[in-house]
Amino acid sequence: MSPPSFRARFRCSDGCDFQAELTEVVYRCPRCQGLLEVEHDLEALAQRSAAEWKALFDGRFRAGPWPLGSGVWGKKEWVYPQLALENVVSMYEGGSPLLRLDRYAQELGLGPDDVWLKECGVTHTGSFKDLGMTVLVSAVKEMRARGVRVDAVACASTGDTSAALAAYCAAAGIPSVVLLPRGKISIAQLVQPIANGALVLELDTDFDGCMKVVQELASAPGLYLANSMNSLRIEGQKTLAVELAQQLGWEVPDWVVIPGGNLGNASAVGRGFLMMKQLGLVSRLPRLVVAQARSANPLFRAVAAAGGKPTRDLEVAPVAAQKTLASAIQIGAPVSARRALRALEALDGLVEDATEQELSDAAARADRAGAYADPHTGVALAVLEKLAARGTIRKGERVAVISTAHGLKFSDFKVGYHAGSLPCVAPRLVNPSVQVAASLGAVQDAVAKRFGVRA
Ligand SMILES: Cc1ncc(COP(=O)(O)O)c(C=O)c1O
Ligand SMILES: N[C@@H](CCOP(=O)(O)O)C(=O)O
Repeated sequence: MSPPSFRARFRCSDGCDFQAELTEVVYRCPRCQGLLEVEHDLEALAQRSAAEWKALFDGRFRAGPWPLGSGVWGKKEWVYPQLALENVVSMYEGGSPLLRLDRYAQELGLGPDDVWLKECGVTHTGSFKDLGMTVLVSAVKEMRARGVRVDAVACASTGDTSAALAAYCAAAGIPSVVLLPRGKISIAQLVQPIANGALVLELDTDFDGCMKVVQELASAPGLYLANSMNSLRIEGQKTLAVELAQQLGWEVPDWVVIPGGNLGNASAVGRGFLMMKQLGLVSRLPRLVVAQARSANPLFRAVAAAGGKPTRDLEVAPVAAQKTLASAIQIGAPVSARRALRALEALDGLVEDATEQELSDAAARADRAGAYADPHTGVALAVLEKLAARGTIRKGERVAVISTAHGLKFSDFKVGYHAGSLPCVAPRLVNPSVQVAASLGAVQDAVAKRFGVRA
């Protein structure tokens, strides 16, 4: 018997029967304007048993021949099966650490095995966006190889999507254009696409304003849209869920807590768990929690107004997103709200928000237990702390918190916290450095003052 051939295509995710090839330049259903999703041939995929899929994925994980050692491309059959291997643009993404935060869990009254931090920021450009961007830029390379016109790839960004787009395009030799809200992203994020040779455009607006312009820009031929409203991105980010289960020995956590902005990632994680369940790799689903910054919380507001239960038919009214330390999720009109609501409904989800004070202290608390949390991960941690304090998340339940970016991209946040200079934050866990004279005695005094022992 010949091996099963796997294929995927675009399909309207809002229920009409529109379909398209993955090499077509299309982002929305032309009939109903709903976003598309990548539809896999599950019947063909099911011809391999769950045990065979697990063995294949485990065999490739961080070890397979290039590019199959990548956390994304090791699962190629579930991502973009028919893509030619020579068109894969990989930076060995995925395979990010899963930390067990024992001391942090204890502080929350949870058990030592209960809180795990999936460090998606420990990757080439420092955020989870690499997982999706490798797929999108590889798809563009394939399109160009087949003669489809793509002159450049463009995105609107709060700093992480732009960094990933610029790096992957630079690796592939494809021009990139990034639209950034001027003055609203960290210096580290701003310099990333500059260094990688993208055309960096700083617009005098917020992310939602940039998103509007880039959609108009990409409606003309030649410029391909790289934001997560393009469902190719979701296919790569979906592997986060598969990798998480894989790292837990193909077990599913009880809860997954994830920061939400444009809401592509929550949708992707939901998709990953559902696909694993459909193909029998796991026997149950985790509960999904989307965590938003209170300053930019349109999903939280919509769900709270509906009594707290997210359902797919809820309308998420856009808000004017206010300034937040979690600058990458300062988003008021999330493009993937409908997709995220579908994932939340399927995974018995919850939506919570966190203030600037809460997100800052939660990040600092996790840091004291060995993490180095960026402010967005701080939002997810703060929400975990609330749910644990309320008894919604209980001791003995395993929680995976998705850390979405590297803390080093947000040094101003860390410095400001420990200097006590962050707006609207009275830090509870400051640890300022101590300036001492360059003498043994002065150093011994400082050690004795802190630890009560004299060296
Ligand atoms: C660091 C970071 N965390 C979380 C998010 C939220 O992801 P999403 O927009 O997919 O909801 C983003 C981007 O929005 C981000 O850059
Ligand atoms: N945080 C994101 C904003 C949205 O990006 P998306 O393309 O993932 O929807 C960023 O870094 O730009």
